[in-house]
Amino acid sequence: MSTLITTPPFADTRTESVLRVSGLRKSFKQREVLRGIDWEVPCGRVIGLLGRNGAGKTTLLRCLLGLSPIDAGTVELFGELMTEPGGERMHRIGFVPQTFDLFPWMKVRAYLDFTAAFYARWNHALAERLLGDWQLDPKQKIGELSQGQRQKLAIVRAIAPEPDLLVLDEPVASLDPQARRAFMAELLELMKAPGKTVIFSTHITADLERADADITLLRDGAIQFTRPLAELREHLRRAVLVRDGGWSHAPVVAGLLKASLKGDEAQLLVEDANTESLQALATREGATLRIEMPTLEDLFVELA
Ligand SMILES: Nc1ncnc2c1ncn2[C@@H]1O[C@H](COP(=O)(O)OP(=O)(O)OP(=O)(O)O)[C@@H](O)[C@H]1O
Repeated sequence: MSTLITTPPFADTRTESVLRVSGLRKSFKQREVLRGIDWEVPCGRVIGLLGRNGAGKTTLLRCLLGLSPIDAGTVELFGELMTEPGGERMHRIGFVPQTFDLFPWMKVRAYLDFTAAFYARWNHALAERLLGDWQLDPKQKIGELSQGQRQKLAIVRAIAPEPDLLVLDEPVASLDPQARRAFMAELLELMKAPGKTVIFSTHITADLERADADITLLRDGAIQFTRPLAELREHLRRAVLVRDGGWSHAPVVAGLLKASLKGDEAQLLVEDANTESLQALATREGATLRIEMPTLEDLFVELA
């Protein structure tokens, strides 16, 4: 049984890469979290980074941005190695960390003005509009903001420089549903400008569906695949075989990625399912066949 979906080469129109990672390794003490990451992110896409708790998403994002030292491998951003001095490159990157605990004594607007001074580009009108839309009081101290309000501020700070690459580590974890939708709408608006790329880690698969993201799965310290959501939808099916008496072992069919046995049902996640072979398998096994289209959440549960 295949446990890994191979990454197809991207089409010619998408070969320009924002990010190229090769053989990236990272350990904490004796524990190797990233075990040779090879990853290429094409320009102009929204990438959803998925992986279970502790899979290493935060670690990977921090390593990519030079916020955490790496043990081996290379990271290239905008065509330049991260080891090269990169003042200008950093102007093109926006980052929303998982938690934002900086400058509790500063007031919201003062913090944004202070941060703006570090960037070559800063869209003051956009920052003001977002403060209003997201009901952030410019005069409130950061230390007095709720977790969700802090996350909103971190997003404003990351978006205002109109970065070419926006990296967000679980940006919506503390946001209420309205704020999440508003944030996703801003993200998609930002993406309308040519050449913008977004990488965000999340557990909320519905947001990735809304953004029509490319899905990257991090598991066992490696990138298992990066594929457009539409392509996953087109190629992956769940075949459910049902028979009285259940299953002692999982049936096997071409393209099988994962099988799980639950009572009378054998659930097979299959790539490029051939309906005839599945039907023949069901007949051979004395089972009825149902073919379903898995949701992204189903896929995550099955593959992560
Ligand atoms: N500074 C650190 N020191 C030691 N271990 C660390 C450190 N940072 C992360 N780890 C470990 O590395 C592993 C990956 O953590 P990481 O935060 O990158 O996972 P994640 O995929 O972002 O998880 P989650 O979805 O829960 O946010 C975990 O086992 C974690 O305990």
